[in-house]
Amino acid sequence: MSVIELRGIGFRYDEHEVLRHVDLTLDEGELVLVSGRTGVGKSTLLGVITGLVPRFTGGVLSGDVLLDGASIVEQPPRERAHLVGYVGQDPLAGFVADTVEEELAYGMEQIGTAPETMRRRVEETLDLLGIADLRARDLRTLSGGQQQRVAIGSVLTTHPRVLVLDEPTSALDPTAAEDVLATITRLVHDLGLTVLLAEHRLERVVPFADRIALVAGDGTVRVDEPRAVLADSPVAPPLVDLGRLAQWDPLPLTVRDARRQARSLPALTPPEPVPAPATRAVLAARGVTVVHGTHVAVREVDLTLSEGRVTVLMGRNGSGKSSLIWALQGSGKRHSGTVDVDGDDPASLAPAQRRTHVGLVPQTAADLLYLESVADECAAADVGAEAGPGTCRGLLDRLAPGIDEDLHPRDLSEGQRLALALSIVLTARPPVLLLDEPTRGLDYAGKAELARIVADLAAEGRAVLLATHDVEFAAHVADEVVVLAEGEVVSSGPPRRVLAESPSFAPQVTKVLGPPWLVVEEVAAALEELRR
Ligand SMILES: Nc1ncnc2c1ncn2[C@@H]1O[C@H](COP(=O)(O)OP(=O)(O)OP(=O)(O)O)[C@@H](O)[C@H]1O
Ligand SMILES: Nc1ncnc2c1ncn2[C@@H]1O[C@H](COP(=O)(O)OP(=O)(O)OP(=O)(O)O)[C@@H](O)[C@H]1O
Repeated sequence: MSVIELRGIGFRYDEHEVLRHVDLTLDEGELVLVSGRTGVGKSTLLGVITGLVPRFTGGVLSGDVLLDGASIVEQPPRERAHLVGYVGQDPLAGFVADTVEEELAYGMEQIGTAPETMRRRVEETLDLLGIADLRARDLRTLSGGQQQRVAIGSVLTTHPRVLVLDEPTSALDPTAAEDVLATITRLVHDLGLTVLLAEHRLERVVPFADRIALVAGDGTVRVDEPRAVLADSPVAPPLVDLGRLAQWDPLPLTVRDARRQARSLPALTPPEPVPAPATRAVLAARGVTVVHGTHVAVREVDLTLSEGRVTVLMGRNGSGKSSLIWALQGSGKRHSGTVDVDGDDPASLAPAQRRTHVGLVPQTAADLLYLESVADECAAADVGAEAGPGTCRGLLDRLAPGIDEDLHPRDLSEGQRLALALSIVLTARPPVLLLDEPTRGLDYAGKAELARIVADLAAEGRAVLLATHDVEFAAHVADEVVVLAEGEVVSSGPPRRVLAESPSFAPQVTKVLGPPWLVVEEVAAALEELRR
């Protein structure tokens, strides 16, 4: 039975057509994954269902949206909210209460749920999402991943018919992502919940999807079984790339499928680990401890970042990655310990000077953007960094090509905004670059480009530290991986060892072929060698 039906949906901003002739039917109890390149209109498609588009975005919508057979296209988002639950890309922006418990109860209060029911559902949800110990916490003090879990919990409590999620796992660590998706899938199967979910990390979501809605560059949407769409989709997870490369039929969608098919591969020569040359240390941190209130977020961390090296910082949600990054940059709290960048402590420098020592791209990229247009931001970055005109724009065009320079940064898609923030920070060419979860909102091509930019920066002698939950990205860029747990370094070393030895951090190719394999490109090279 169809729950949501989109009929002939079109949407445009002036001359920019985002969606065109979209027909889409969502059945009861199915999970549909919305995929497509950065900025093609995935969030817009979700917004048409929640009603946020066009009400809060402007632009012109045509066509009809039906919920259980009745048109809701004229209905304001607030009136559909109890039936169509929505979690956006920036959970903090959607919060209305102060504490976790209040936030979980808020939606139910709005629809007049009985107090006993409310209490029961709050407890259930705290457990379901593993956030019971955070119940009394102020929402603003939660880590990015903790906020994302609360946001998902707060829409589940109202028991909506339809759940619309925009990149719900982008801030979650690999295990949390798996848990949250498994929880949602259970509701889909057991309660007939209908889920529409946009996500760039297909490796996380494809195994849970009943169908994929692929938004193409021309604004049309193709909906089909995952295997059919992935066979020639411009975005595909590493498993599918591996399957395409080895010409496996049917394409593997799970690690288990792929392992079975991998038995047919010829014997391949595994990649040779290249020992890293020792280089000069640019940033040295010793005994760094960060305390928030009574919570010790980072404990006695020693870390050295060297010229030409890319260090990837990983660890569960709340393990202290952001706290450490801000302490290294100098504007974050530091309870004790020392940080030295080429003889200076960044914490004692003025902000303008600090930027030329340490560049930081924060988890919420929008925090760096304050001007009226993309062109203004880029021009200011060039001037501020005494870089040639067009430097920032050049970097932006590599990461996310073709953005209209007159657009307000607020109107960029999430991935486009991140690309802009990165370009601004990179323009100042600091010797140390800190990136907090830099792949949110980027598609595979965007990530590959980011990986090339990071490699170029390292080749120029910069030291790069990036925190990420994206194991596939880490496998591509890391010279070294450092894992934090409860604020302490618990493991560090080359990615081939650290990623491969951990069940939660192993990339898909490692799971299929075993160590030392990390990425599809290595398999491609080995197959190529056999053919020669
Ligand atoms: N006010 C506006 N005027 C013109 N174009 C706009 C405006 N607001 C958004 N856009 C453009 O509409 C397109 C669709 O944006 P949307 O957020 O739906 O993309 P997305 O596929 O969700 O991207 P991402 O993967 O980065 O989240 C983008 O190219 C964006 O730049
Ligand atoms: N003001 C605060 N008061 C109390 N605890 C805080 C405060 N700020 C942060 N914390 C806690 O410190 C811990 C570390 O947070 P941090 O943001 O550094 O983690 P993270 O590893 O970056 O997490 P994520 O992967 O989810 O982004 C978390 O448990 C967080 O809840």
